[in-house]
Amino acid sequence: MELLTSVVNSQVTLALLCISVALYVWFLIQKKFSYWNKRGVPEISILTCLPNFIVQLLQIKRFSTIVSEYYKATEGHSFIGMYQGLRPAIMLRDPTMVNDWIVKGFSNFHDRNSPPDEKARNLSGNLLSLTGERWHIVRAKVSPAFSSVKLNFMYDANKSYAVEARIYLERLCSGKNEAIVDVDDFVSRYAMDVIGAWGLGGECNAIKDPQNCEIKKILDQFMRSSWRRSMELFLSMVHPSLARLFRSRCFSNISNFITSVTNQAIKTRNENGSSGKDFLQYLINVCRAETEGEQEEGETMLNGVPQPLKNEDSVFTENIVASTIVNMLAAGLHTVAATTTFCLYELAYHPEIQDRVFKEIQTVKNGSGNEIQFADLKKFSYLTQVISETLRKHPPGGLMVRKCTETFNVPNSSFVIEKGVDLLIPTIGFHHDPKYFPNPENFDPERFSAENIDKIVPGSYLPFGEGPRFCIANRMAMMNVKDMLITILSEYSLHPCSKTKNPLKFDRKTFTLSPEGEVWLCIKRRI
Ligand code: HEM
Repeated sequence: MELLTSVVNSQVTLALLCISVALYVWFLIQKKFSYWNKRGVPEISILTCLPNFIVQLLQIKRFSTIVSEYYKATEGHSFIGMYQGLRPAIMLRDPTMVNDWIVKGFSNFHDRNSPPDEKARNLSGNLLSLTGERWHIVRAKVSPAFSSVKLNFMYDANKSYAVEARIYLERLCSGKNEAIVDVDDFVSRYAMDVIGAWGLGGECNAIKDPQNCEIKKILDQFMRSSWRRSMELFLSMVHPSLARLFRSRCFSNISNFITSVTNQAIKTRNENGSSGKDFLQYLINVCRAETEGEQEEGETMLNGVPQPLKNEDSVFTENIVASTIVNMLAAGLHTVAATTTFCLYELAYHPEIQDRVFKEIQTVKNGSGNEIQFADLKKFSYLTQVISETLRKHPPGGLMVRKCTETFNVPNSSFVIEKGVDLLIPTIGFHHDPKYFPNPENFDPERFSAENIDKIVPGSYLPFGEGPRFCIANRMAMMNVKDMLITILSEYSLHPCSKTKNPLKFDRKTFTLSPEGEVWLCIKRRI
């Protein structure tokens, strides 16, 4: 009897213990995830956010798709609280407020939400990730590399890759004047040659010899999600320093490869005394200027050649140079390639728009002695509309992120956004909202015609971001997309074929919006 009582007692004790633990955990969850409720901010509950976070970690959905779903479900609110993992985040739903928050309020939302790494290790020292004063200095030093003079140089250098691209397509079409092409593969190789020559100052041979183009393979890997990235994302929510350590261990192979490629390129330049006008040379010159400044204070040179600074307190360290190059290559390759691919895909399904683009190319060519120069690019007003509409329908950067770096008083309200809260701006949500872009699934370049462009609600069209952290290379990106489209469309027309996927599917694992798998189109030579 005594034994029975003791068993019952211990079971009751265990049950009470379990209930107490469960109640305590529930209390903690309530406390942690009533952040927005307590502040009177409408919210997407943790019961929705948590499963979506798991879906994101498991790479079942893109984060921009999840944010776009939140956007659609919260119509009528100017902003909405939510939880990104364990952290409170706020999504701005009213595009007319974008200017107040991230342009006028730049000091309040200065950084992106990558965990700050003061020492800028393992390729984190790039413009996308840098925070605070370091970002200001690097941005100011790198910006002149995108001046019109520099772009003109790049445009001229691109001509040889246009020749490569034409030869490649000609070979594919030989004998029958048409071919079925995976345009995504072709365009990304073309973009790799263009951006690689600019960033590393050498031939990447991605069109000619894709199997041996290691840098493209590495960049593709760098821009893809994986279980390691998911782990890093998870750790960044629970323990940012652990996330940094994990990142530096896991990505050391990519980091080492990129650093050795960039260092080799810099060494070759220094040894050969080359004075190219590409981005690599530009960065070498910036380093040199810094090193010479340091030398006055007693720094040494190696074999008479100024070395990138090694002191972590200086700005243009070797790491920053390698990080800047990889950042530019990665940001430039996938966005430019995807935009060009999306555009070709849309044109294949809109032959009337494609014809108008072709006529514009012919008109500009006729007026420029058959060779289009950099200065002629501004004459392509219709092509610009077509690219703008492509970026509206398929924005490679589907959302913008910022971190609240200084408490922000929401204008005309009593709400306050506290330091540390993540801010999400749902670019793809705005671009597909019929309130701002009627019939958003229609591909209609007329939205960007001279008559209509002023009707676009400010803040609702953000393909290159907004505020001081907007895309540093937006003009260069537009130039390269135009140039690649002109090269292809002046000699070929594009058509859907039996292998073309319709509708287009998007890759769930790439950081920027990219098509999933191959994008097969039929190209026909224009006689
Ligand atoms: C069609 C092509 C491109 C698109 C749609 C695009 C879009 C974007 C977007 C949305 C952002 C974030 C802006 C923000 O947060 O406000 C960004 C930032 C950036 N992009 Fe691009 N981009 C493109 C091409 C390029 C190219 C070609 C490069 C370099 C060669 C580049 C380099 C960068 C860098 C360095 C940043 C970070 C800027 C900073 O924080 O200071 N992008 N881009």
